[in-house]
Amino acid sequence: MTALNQQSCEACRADAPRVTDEELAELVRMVPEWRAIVVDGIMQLERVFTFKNFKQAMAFSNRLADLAESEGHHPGILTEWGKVTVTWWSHSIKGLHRNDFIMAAKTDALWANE
Ligand SMILES: C[C@H](O)[C@H](O)[C@H]1CNC2=NC(N)=NC(=O)C2=N1
Repeated sequence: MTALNQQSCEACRADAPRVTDEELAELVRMVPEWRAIVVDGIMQLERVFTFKNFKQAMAFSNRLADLAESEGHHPGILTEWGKVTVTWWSHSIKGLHRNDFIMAAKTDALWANE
């Protein structure tokens, strides 16, 4: 199967399916650095990235913003000194779609190319 980070987000409509429990179990194994959390009843993927200072954290956040714009799928980004907390979920379906796992894998690739 093509690596997750090589795949593109498909249009995520409001009626698109959330991942099933079975798919979830398979997909979480493909992005092991991410943890599934539930915020206000919505399942999300979260990973904290660390940096040497605020400027590097901000630069990563901006590169992630460009990636999100190019894919049409947008994360939660909390930029702090030396730290960026990224969360992925699909607003339209109030949960996790395959797109979120693709974007998590692409975020990992972005980080690896820092
Ligand atoms: C109209 C536009 O395509 C939608 O609002 C997109 C934009 N980015 C998005 N990002 C995320 N994470 N979830 C969405 O449902 C979503 N919808």
